Amino acid sequence: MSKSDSRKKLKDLLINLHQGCIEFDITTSSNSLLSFRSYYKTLLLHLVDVIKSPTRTPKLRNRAIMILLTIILSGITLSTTVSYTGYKIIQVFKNLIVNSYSRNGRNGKPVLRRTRSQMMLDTGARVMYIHEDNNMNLVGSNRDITLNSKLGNISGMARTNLNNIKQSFKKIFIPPRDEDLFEHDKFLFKNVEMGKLKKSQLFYSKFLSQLSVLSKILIPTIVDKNSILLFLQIFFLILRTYLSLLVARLDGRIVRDIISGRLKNFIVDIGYWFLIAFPASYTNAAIKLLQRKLSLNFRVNLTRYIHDLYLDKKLSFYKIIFDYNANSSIIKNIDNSITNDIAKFCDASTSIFANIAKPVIDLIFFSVYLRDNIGSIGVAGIFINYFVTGYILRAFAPPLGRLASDMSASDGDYYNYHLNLINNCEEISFYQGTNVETTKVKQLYYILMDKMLIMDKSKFNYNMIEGYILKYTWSGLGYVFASFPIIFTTIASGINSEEQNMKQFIVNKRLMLSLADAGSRLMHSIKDISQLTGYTNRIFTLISTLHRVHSNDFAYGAYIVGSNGTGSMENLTGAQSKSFNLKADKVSSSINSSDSTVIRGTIQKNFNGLRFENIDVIIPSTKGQLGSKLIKKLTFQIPPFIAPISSMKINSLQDLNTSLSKLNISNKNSIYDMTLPFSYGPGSSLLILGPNSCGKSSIQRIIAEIWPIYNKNGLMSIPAEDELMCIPQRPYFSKGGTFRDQIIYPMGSDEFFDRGLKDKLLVQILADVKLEYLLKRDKGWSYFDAVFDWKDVLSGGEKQRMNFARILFHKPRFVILDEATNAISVDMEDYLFKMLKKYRFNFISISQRPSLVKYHDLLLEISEDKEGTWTLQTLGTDEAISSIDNEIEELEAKLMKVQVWEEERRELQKRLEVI
Ligand SMILES: Nc1ncnc2c1ncn2[C@@H]1O[C@H](COP(=O)(O)OP(=O)(O)OP(=O)(O)O)[C@@H](O)[C@H]1O
Repeated sequence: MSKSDSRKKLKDLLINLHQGCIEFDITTSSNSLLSFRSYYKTLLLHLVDVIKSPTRTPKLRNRAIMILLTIILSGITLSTTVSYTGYKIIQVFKNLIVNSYSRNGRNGKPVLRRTRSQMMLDTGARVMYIHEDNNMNLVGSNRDITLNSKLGNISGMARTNLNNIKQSFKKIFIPPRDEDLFEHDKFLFKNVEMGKLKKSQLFYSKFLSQLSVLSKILIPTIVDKNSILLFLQIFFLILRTYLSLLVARLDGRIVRDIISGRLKNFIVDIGYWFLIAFPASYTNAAIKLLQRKLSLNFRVNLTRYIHDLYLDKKLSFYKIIFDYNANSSIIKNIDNSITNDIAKFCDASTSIFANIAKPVIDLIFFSVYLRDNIGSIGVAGIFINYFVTGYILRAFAPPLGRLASDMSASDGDYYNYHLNLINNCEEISFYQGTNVETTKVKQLYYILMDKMLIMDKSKFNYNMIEGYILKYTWSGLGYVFASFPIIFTTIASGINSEEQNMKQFIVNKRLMLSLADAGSRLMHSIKDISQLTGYTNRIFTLISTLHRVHSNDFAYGAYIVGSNGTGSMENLTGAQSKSFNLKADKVSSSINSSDSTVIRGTIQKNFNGLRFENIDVIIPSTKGQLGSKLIKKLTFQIPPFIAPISSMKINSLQDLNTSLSKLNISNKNSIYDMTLPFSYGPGSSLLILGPNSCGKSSIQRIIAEIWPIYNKNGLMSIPAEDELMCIPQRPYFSKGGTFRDQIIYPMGSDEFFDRGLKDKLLVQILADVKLEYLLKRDKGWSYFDAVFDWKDVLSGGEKQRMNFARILFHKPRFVILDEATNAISVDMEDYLFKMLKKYRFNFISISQRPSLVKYHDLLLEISEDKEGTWTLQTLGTDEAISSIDNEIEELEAKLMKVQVWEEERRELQKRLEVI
């Protein structure tokens, strides 16, 4: 066959196909084919014309509708794919350019540039910049740091680089906290927890009530982007079902074309098949993407909500240990709950939506379509079959919710123990505690494995029954139902049209199978719902506990308070206290009704000093005010005489100049002159002495407001927040932070640079606390940017001197030091305390070493009798001198006995020699 012959044949085939299929003439007046451009335009116009025209046959109109829909859907698919690919290509080029700029340093290493990673807006909202390029991995790291606030310091070229870098950062807007919303939600959670919404026993479901409260966090408003995603998902689910319907019909037609040997129809139908594959595959991918995106959005919403409750000034992350739920696995492993449980809950809730919504949509569509083919009785039969199956499967469904919750708890225990091992590796190594730790880790691991196995075993029977019914029984019944209409029609009419029967059977069979698939997915989701119940309960308990702890009325887990408000309480018997956690739900009403009466002390803030008045130091417990009283009616004050003027604190050059000019002192030299006093005033000091566990650190806990004041007449007056600094007994070093971050803690590096502070200041502070040698270890000042596990790198004494560096950096007017120098040599201790005095800090030292008396003006001694009594004296007064005299006398008396003891020792040694 010549080339022109085959071309002519192809042309004829195309003309006939269009003519036969939709009566569309693709030739021009000169008998040549339409150009590619005008083909589409004329085809679309012709299709619209055919659809609109009432004179055409319904078959032709249906065909036109199908072709038009397929063209539109393919168009959408193609354009989205093209634009997405284009966007990705642009992104790749952009990243290449940025990387080439940012890697122009020596040896191709990224140039270090100090920048700002976040800022706070006036509204309380926060804008964060997260690096999008994985290679540079800047997220949350201060090492290679972020956008500079001081653009002025950077040369032209560097600025261009910075702008380029800026472009590769993703800007994230975090809305401000909504306190009213929290207040409102607090009651919602409380009501569900106490079952107040339980109006009718029949229709009440704990799971649904919990889910409905949580859904307000997941989708706050109807116009939220998550609800748009949800609607989009529903749209694509409907589209997928519609496309499946088209595919089923096409399938039947193709089989008929093959059997009856209609080549032309076969080619047309195969053409449709390939065309329809575009939107069908796009729809499937879109549903998956939307589901994932929705899950991530839910996770963001939940995590932000929990962070706002957990990490704020109310210190819920500390106080939560006192809540009566604190022993439940959810709170005990709160890190696991916040990270893993939330992710599992979000995945489970979005997949359950897709798993339920899709089969439901399928069921509706297919049954409407099938009703025409197999009649109402057939469809009713199918649904009766579903209900019976659902009932049987529910009866055999294992308690997956509880099992999933148990497994998650064991997972958390195992993970946490490993974390504990890493955090205390040095201590464990010293003790040679590997054996104990290995046993414990193995034990936790086997518990976890056991829980996983129980879960899988419990699914075994269920999976077997499920497989038998859903896979085999249903498809068998499907054949029966699909064949009914054909058999009956053939018997009734006596005509056996094989082609038509084949087409109808194929369509019915495919739809029946899809229906069976939809139904089985619906049945499978019984299992998923059961698992989701477990995760929902865990997340709900976590948030409602956080609400309770975050509340102003938080009673530190106090159990029962007398109705007269005096705080009397029936003693808990052993059995009662053991079952306390189990009964937590039941007793919550009595606690909540009297929350406000448990903690009745008063705190006065912004006081120009620090004052305790009649404060009982009580360990927070379920017994509330009747808990162990460590110190009774504690009263003291520093400075002893409080001036009415407001405090003055120096934070910057401007502050210092203003302060100095007020005092007529000129400061021409420098802000970094550390010899100048930070605070103006006498600089008073108090030493708290006492035996172990008498409650010394607890005084600091009350000052830091992490322990409550229970007694009604207790009054604490404290300075403004930024004028007070508490140094804990165990020094803390932030994880993954630079050396600079450790000195300036609790200030962040962003704020440090925002305020225009320089590393030069830190060098001077390090010199002041005699730690400047650390800088010489690495490459000088670059040590400020070094990231180590500082808790392990620094020695005990260095850690304590870092605490003094923090004090010098923040310059608070009042400092509370808890055993802050017990790892420091005596001469260094002397130096540091003299430094505190020189800079006129007001400080309270908690210690067991009477030798510190010489650095303090006041002495608070807690008695050894465990009765909680104390004495307060001014050092330097006759009383104090006589008390020191008494101590000297006691020591001299002991020295007198030395001769006797030495004699005894000699005697013992002699005896040993004889043996
Ligand atoms: N969270 C807590 N829950 C229960 N009891 C606590 C808690 N914190 C402290 N205690 C108890 O309170 C008592 C006083 O503790 P505190 O830390 O105030 O002692 P301290 O006087 O500072 O002792 P030391 O000199 O040994 O540090 C101790 O018996 C301790 O066990």
